Parts: sequence; C-alpha cells; structure tokens
Amino acid sequence: MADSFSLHNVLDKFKLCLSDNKEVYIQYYIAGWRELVSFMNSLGSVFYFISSDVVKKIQILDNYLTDENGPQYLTIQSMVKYELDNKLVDLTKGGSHPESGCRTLLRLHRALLWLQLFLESLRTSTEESKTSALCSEAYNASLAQYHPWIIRKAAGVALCTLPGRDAFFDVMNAGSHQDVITLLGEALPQISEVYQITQDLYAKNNLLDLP
Ligand SMILES: CCCCCCCC/C=C\CCCCCCCC(=O)N[C@@H](COP(=O)(O)O)[C@H](O)/C=C/CCCCCCCCCCCCC
Repeated sequence: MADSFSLHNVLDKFKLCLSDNKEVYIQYYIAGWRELVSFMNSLGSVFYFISSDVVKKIQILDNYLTDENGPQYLTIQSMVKYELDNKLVDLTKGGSHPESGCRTLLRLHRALLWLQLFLESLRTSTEESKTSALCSEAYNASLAQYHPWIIRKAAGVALCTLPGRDAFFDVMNAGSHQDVITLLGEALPQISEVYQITQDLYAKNNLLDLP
C-alpha cells in the first residue's frame, strides 16, 4: 500500500497542468498519472499489467522532456507543433517513429476520459453502488473501443477484484466520504478542461487515430 497516496495529490497535479493561456504542461500531466499508478499499485498485483503500461508511457514522455529537445515538450501544444513540423509522428503503421510523444500521450488522453467518467460516477454513486460496475461502465464507454478482446477480458477480470465503495473511498485518503465527494465535485471540472483542450488540439491536427 502506498502510504503517501491521497486523492488530493492527483487532483493537485491535474490543476497545475493548465498554463494561464490554457496550454497543458506535460510535466504535471505525467505527474498526475504517476499518482494514479501509485493508487493502482495499492489495489494489488492483478492491476500490474495495467499500471506497467502506464509507467512505460510515462517513461517515454519523461525521456522526451529531459533530453536535449526537452523545451519543445514543455506543453502538449508545443509537442504537437514540434513533432508535426519535424515529421516525428507516424500517421500510419510501420513508420520510423512508433513511440512519438503525440502517439504516447494519446493513449493516456483516452484513459483520462475513462478516469473522468469513473470519478464522476463515483461522485454521484449511492451506498449500494458497486465500484466494479461503475468502473466497467466507464471503461466500456471510453477506452474499451481501442482495446482488443484479450485486453478487454483481462481488464474485466481485474475490475471484479476492486474493493467495495466504502473501502475505495477510504483508500483515496481524502477525509470523510462526504469530503471525497465534495473534492471530486471541485476537481472534476479541471480534469475535464484538460481533457477537452487536448481533445480539441488533437482533433484540429487530425491526431485522434494515431496507430
Ligand atoms: C484516485 C483516483 C481513483 C481512481 C484511480 C484509478 C487509477 C487508475 C490508473 C490508471 C487507469 C488505467 C489506465 C489505462 C491506460 C491504458 C493505455 C492504453 O490504452 N494502452 C493500451 C494501448 O497501448 P499501445 O499498445 O497502443 O501502446 C495497452 O494495450 C493496454 C494495456 C493495459 C490495459 C488497460 C486496461 C484498462 C482498464 C481500465 C480500468 C482501470 C482500473 C483501475 C482501477 C481503479
């Protein structure tokens, strides 16, 4: 169990993502995902195949951020411009840039929609709600369409092991259940704004279907 995990940490990172002119800082975007990985690792080894994929994608983006062209990766907007201007994005399969920043971030971006839907359903859930059902519904409405059958099946098995609603709220480590619900209500619009800005940017540049 990651003792230091708190829902506050996740939400703080996503809050820091937006610059004054509404660009999305990659540094904080991946920091938010790191917090989520720490949460997922606390749920047990059955989630390892999911968290290891997220860790791999965080690492790819972190490498871009810290290499010599790091300043080009300050925000998602600057990354898109830099990679497209320099033909560093494979628009079809089999090119020479299979792990571009744009493609890698797109995978996390799609997962951010899942997170948004899941947290919103948790916020409005009742004591009878089952986290596994809420999580599956959010998954089916977002990420599942991009995953092959075998991944969807494995995700379904993992989701069955999720703790119940009360335990889940406790693991979020953000006060009483009412505190968690209030916090989610305050923070979800910010995650949603980060999602929407990225979605519009990718749509404008025809990047939503990168292989
Ligand atoms: C305090 C917050 C409460 C909730 C926190 C939950 C923490 C969740 C952290 C991460 C969630 C899932 C992120 C999944 C990212 C998937 C990226 C992806 O689509 N990768 C696939 C494609 O990659 P490429 O091959 O094209 O490079 C890859 O094939 C997928 C591998 C793993 C399977 C992903 C299954 C997703 C299941 C979603 C449910 C997550 C359950 C979390 C439990 C709360």
